[in-house]
Amino acid sequence: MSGATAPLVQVEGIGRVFGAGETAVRALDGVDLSVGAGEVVGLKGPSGSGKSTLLNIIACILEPSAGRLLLGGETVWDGAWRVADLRRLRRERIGFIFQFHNLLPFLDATDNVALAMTLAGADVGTARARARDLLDYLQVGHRATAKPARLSGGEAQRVAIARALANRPRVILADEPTAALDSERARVVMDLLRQVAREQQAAILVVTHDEKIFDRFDRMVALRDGRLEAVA
Ligand SMILES: Nc1ncnc2c1ncn2[C@@H]1O[C@H](COP(=O)(O)OP(=O)(O)OP(=O)(O)O)[C@@H](O)[C@H]1O
Repeated sequence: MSGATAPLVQVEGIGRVFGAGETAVRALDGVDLSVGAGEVVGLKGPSGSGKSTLLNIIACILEPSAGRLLLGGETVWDGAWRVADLRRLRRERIGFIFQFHNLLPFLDATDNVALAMTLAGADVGTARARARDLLDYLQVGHRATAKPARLSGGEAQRVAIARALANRPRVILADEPTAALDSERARVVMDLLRQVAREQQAAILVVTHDEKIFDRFDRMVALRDGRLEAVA
C-alpha cells in the first residue's frame, strides 16, 4: 500500500512484554489497529489492560516486543526501530495530549504553545504568531497571556491541544484528555478534536474511561488483558 492511501496509524500484531522469566508481564498480545486520516477512535479497557502501553508504542516512546508499527505508511518498527531520528519523528508527526495538560507553569498560554515550535526549529516571532492563531482556533485566544495557574481546567486543556497541534502532526494521541473536565467542557474538547481530525485530516486515538464522551467517537475499541476487541 502506498504512503498516500495507507491509514496514518497501522499497528500489526504488536506485543509488549515487561520483564523476563517468572515475573514477565505480557502487557500487549497481538494487537491490530488502524486509524485513518480524519478518524477519531476511542480506546477503553480496565486498569492494567495495556492502554498506556499501546499509546506509548504508537508515540514511539516505548519499544514493542513483537509485530510491526507503521506511521503514514512508513515502517517505524518491525523488530527494531527503522527511523534514525525518533525524537524528530515524534516532534514532527505526533501530537500528545495528557490527562493533566502538563503545561509549563512559568510560561503563559502563548509561550507554552510556541515552545513546541521553537524546539522544532521555528523562530520565536513565527512561533508566537502561530500560537496565537491556534489559541483563537481553539476558542481560548482571550487567555493568550495567562499562566496555567490562572486558567480553568477546560481552558488549560484547550491550550494543551493547541500545543499538541503546533507542529501540524498527522497523528494525535490523547491519554484521558477529558478526565478532569465536567460533561459540558468534555464535549467541547471532544468536538474540537473532531474538528481538527476533519479539517487537518489527522488520525486521533483517545484513551478514555469517560462514558459521557463515548458517543463522540467514530469507533471505539477495547483492550482486555492486552488483547484488542471491537466495541459494538
Ligand atoms: N514499565 C513497566 N514495567 C513493568 N510492568 C509494566 C510497566 N508498564 C506497564 N506495566 C504493566 O503492563 C500492564 C499494562 O499497563 P498499562 O499502564 O498499559 O495499562 P493501562 O490500561 O494504561 O492502565 P490504567 O488504566 O490503570 O492507566 C500492567 O499489568 C502494568 O502493570
